Amino acid sequence: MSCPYILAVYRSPDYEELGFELLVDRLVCIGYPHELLTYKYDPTFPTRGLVFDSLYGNLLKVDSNGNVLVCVHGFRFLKGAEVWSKYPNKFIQRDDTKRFHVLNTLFNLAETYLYACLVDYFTDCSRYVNYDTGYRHGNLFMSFQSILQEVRDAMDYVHDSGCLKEKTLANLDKYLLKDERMPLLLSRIREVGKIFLATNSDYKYTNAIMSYLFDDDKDDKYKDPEKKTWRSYFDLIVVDTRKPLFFAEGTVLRQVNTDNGKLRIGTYTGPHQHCAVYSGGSSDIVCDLLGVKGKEILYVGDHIFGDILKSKKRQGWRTFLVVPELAKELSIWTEKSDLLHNSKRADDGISSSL
Ligand SMILES: Nc1nc2c(ncn2[C@H]2C[C@H](O)[C@@H](COP(=O)(O)O)O2)c(=O)[nH]1
Ligand SMILES: [Mg+2]
Repeated sequence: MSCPYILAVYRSPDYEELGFELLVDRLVCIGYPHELLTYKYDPTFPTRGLVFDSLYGNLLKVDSNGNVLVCVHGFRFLKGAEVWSKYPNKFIQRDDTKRFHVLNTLFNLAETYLYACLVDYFTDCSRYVNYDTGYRHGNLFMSFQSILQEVRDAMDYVHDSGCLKEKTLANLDKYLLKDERMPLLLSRIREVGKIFLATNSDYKYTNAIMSYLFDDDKDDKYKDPEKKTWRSYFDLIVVDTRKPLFFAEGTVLRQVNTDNGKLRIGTYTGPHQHCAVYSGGSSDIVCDLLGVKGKEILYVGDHIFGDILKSKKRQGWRTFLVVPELAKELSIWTEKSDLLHNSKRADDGISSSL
């Protein structure tokens, strides 16, 4: 089981708004224009799974075969002919990962919106000359590829420096959804199997988040009668997993000293200890420590590449992709079914009259 957005559900749009503000702050800090600070996160614009084309600076909505469904430059939606001129046959080679950056996770929503803001800003700003592949300012050229690289670095900075974590932990009620039924759910699963947690987060952050989620509430009717630490709900806990590397060669397995959060030196070689926390390792080590393999494992994750494809392809695990947005999509399909039906009928009518 992966941690964020599975056990720890971040409150939207507050969490993305915070991520967006920190990203913009970081870009301004490394020299981007201060005017970018005027952009405010708009949760209605980004959706998970969009693709940023680092050649032309467009955000694309693409189907699983690579057909371009929607193309937007900044906040300007491109019309059919324009799309064709940039993407012959309205098609892209999705596996050209150097050019096409897929924004796979819910953490990427703020980043997605930021690409649109940057393109919007530089396209309209009179100080910059527009080119197909970027912007010129005097003798400086800023390609969309370099914008992608700098935003990616800023994303890593926001996560790795601890600034996003610090602000999240300072206001957990604002940024995290707490479902009081979680301890009971995990207890029930453990009656019939083993549960492990594998997260890219570090121990300090994981411990703070999980302690909050499993904390006792006085009137909590779902709480297990015995007061237990969150760690006792899991058979194995691994932090700092560095997925997707975790599903390949992985890294050295170390033990975490849960008293102070520090890593014990040396590679852990002993048997699995209940309630112990490990750092690094690999999916092979998880199988060895738990004495399970392949299809015996159901892995729940929210990242189609880092969680699902890798664990299925490298280990043959069964997988469970969590897509919380689907609930909203399904309710729109139900509520607007008449509208969608009429629109399809009109489309069919146009096609048959051509
Ligand atoms: N350096 C980066 N860290 C990232 C990025 N996106 C998410 N994260 C971090 C945030 C959480 O601490 C952790 C989630 O890991 P799970 O394995 O529990 O899903 O990963 C990023 O782009 N850069
Ligand atoms: Mg995850």
